[in-house]
Amino acid sequence: MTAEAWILIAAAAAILLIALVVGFVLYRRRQISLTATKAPTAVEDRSGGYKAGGGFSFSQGGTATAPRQPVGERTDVDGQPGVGDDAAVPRDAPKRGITEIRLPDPVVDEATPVAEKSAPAVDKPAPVASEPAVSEPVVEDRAVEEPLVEEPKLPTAPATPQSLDTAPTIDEIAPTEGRLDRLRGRLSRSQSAVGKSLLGLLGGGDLDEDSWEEVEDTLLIADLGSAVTTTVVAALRERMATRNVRTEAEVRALLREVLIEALHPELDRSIRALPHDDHPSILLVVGVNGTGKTTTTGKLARVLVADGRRVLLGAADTFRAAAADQLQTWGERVGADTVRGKEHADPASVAFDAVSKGIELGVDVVLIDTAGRLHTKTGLMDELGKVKRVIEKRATVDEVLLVLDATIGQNGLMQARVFADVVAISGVVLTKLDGTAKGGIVFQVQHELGVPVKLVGLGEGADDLAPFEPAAFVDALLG
Ligand SMILES: Nc1nc2c(ncn2[C@@H]2O[C@H](COP(=O)(O)OP(=O)(O)OP(=O)(O)O)[C@@H](O)[C@H]2O)c(=O)[nH]1
Repeated sequence: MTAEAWILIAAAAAILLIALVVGFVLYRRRQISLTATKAPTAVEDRSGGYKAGGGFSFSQGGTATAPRQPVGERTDVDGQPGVGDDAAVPRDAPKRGITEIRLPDPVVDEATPVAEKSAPAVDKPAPVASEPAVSEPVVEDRAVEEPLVEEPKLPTAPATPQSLDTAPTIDEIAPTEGRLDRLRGRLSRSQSAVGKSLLGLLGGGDLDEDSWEEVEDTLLIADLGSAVTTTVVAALRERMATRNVRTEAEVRALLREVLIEALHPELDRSIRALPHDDHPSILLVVGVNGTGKTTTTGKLARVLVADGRRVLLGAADTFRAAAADQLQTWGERVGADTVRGKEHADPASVAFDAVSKGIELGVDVVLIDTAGRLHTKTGLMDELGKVKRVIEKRATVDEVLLVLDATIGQNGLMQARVFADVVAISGVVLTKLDGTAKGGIVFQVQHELGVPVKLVGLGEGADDLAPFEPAAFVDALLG
């Protein structure tokens, strides 16, 4: 063989060797290999300061404006909104009254018993779960003709709230601090399946296209919705490649970071319930019936009373007399009065009377429970829009909380859109998160509505309401 031939062979071998090395390096970059030995990297706190187990945060309406997240692209536009009796919600399922709910054992101690620091002139007898007598409705059943309310005046037959004399039984309220921590177990049980399956997929090494599709499917099945899923998967792919994620702990930390980001921890989740200088804060609780509006209003009243606020309840859900009874019972158990009307009274009239009474009594907060049992979107528009307009003849509504049932998934979103079109929603309460493995709805609701989830319902118990904290929620999700 000639020298030239040898040179040619050597050159070919060199080129082959270089190609092999380059190919190997490129291959390695796309792989994730798990080596359990490396010490876990400290997780960067991207939670925006939300600490698991923090208490409820209250702010004053008009001063704290939640930055509105741009309303995301709507992912499912098929189907009609489920409102009223057309909704696919088991609205008429048997309901449990508060008196049938076993309350948590009284907490002796540390956190100051709430009734003590709250409503004045209310003694603190031992908790007794007896059905209180419900007095006759006190608000006249009169329709509010909007133009006539230009010069608002207090009702001639005063909407005397139920006297505290008739409500001698005041509950102990579980401390509001650390609620989510205490209730986190309920989330974990139902949610962690999703987190485990994601960690399994992402930590499984060789992530090819099929694996990424599986990650995507898992997120979709968990109800994150297609828009959020796309964002989450893109962020995971990009960061896994650029950060050379290798260990199981690194995969977990990255997933945690991306999911927390997708929950927009920077949103203001405080409840605008702090009183103004000359009038109470006004909160409107809206949503389809059966989602947990009355229960949430009652639970929120307890939290506010526990925070030392004087609360007045407005039972503007006049569709069902039992709803007003239920609300009044919640109120009586924490020493909050209730303004109510006759069955089928004009909800706007009751709401107006409640706000007027709240101003007159100088309470800190007026919580108004509304009806969601409406047959059509137009009916809902008319009624809720009117309630809000009429209230605003007396005072600005500080917070409109939309209550959504987490267990009904996409239907809840459709309802949410309808309500968002009718009233300017400032926060969402996601109830029944204890009863679903589809916690991903939290992501979708925020994305679609552009308003933060502020509170979550984690059970039927009187104190099973917690502030929503993205980091704590994701931790529960990841198990
Ligand atoms: N598991 C669970 N059940 C809840 C939660 N919140 C409410 N519920 C239950 O949901 C049912 C309906 O609650 P309500 O408060 O009556 O619902 P509503 O929206 O006021 O309904 P209407 O009065 O018919 O308008 C009740 O049995 C509540 O105990 C929650 O977070 N978890």
